[in-house]
Amino acid sequence: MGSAANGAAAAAVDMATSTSNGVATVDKGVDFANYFCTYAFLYHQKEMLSDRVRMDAYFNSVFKNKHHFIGKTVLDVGTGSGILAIWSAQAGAKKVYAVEATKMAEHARELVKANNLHDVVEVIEGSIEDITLPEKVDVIISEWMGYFLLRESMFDSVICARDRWLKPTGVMYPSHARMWLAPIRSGLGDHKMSDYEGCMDDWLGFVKETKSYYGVDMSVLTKPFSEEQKKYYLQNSVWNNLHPNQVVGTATILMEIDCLTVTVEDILKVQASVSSTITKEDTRLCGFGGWFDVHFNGREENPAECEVELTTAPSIDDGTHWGQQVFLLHPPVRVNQGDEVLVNFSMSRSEENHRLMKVDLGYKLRLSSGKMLLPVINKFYIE
Ligand SMILES: C[S@@+](CC[C@H](N)C(=O)[O-])C[C@H]1O[C@@H](n2cnc3c(N)ncnc32)[C@H](O)[C@@H]1O
Repeated sequence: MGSAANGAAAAAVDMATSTSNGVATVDKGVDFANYFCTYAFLYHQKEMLSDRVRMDAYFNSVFKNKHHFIGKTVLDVGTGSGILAIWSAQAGAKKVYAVEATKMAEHARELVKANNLHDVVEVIEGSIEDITLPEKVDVIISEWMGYFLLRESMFDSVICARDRWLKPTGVMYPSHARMWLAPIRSGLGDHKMSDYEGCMDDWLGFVKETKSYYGVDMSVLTKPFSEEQKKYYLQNSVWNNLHPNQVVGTATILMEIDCLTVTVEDILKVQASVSSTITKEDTRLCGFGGWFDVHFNGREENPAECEVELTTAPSIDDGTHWGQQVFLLHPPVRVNQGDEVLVNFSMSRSEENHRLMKVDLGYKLRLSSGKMLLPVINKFYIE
């Protein structure tokens, strides 16, 4: 998933969602206008196709595990440009159903034809939830991951496809996923705070001018304006490609997913209590960095010959378009090697838009001296 899709989803503030049994029922018209629209553009597909880490991982997962594809039927959920369907066919699949909700399906069809694979790959334009296939499949392949894995909630659609169309012996590509969190240092928080303060200074000047030029006292709106701006500058998680040096403590796993068995219910909420040990001498704890990895391991009865990992962890030169999500603390705190950070993490979907997330992140510090500092609780939004 690329950043443009994230912007589009963020704009969808009035997404009509209602909830039944904790699972959101979505107004498809609104969802289509807000979420899918960017995927219909080639520039956006190109962004994903240019992510070498992503491309190499999927390419290797298919071509180093041809035994999963030769003579098999494959379903590509959200085929986009058609790339994963094309690779599946090139690896020897006898039939590939390539399903795409947007008009990108037309480009995918052209691409398939231009690569002489139209006898194998059938591009179907429609939502995976609505379409019908003539048979069950041996493999489901999909690139469904959003920021911090679950943003965009596209995995719901893959689970729906799996439950409807995967044979009992079938294999998921990817097969597993994990979410990670680690304490970090960063200058971003200082910038965000100074942007917020600048914005409030500007507001106070505006209030003064409006009173003196136009005779209306706007000061009653100072508090709501400040809350609005605080949310924007200080509570939104920030996209960043962190350098590994910025990770100042041990990374911990928040959630592990087996793509073959997980349910939508299981991923509605990510809740974990984890502890991380500070590994750097006298540094600032400025926040937490969140990222994910996915694995292509096949399944126990039909394992991958070559297991492949796609990681979005902080890296010196192998950044991905997903980067990491950074949750900044205001103010940062001084920490030392051996201190322990005890984190209570909870992430669920925004009520207004099931594709966006809200996070409660509470932490307390146990210093290496044994002293315990007061807990701090923060709210964040992944928009
Ligand atoms: C992250 S892109 C991946 C595109 C392509 N598979 C690739 O790897 O380059 C996800 C694609 O899935 C499509 N998509 C998302 N949800 C879908 C659904 N429920 N039914 C069909 N297509 C969907 C989007 O329109 C988008 O083109």
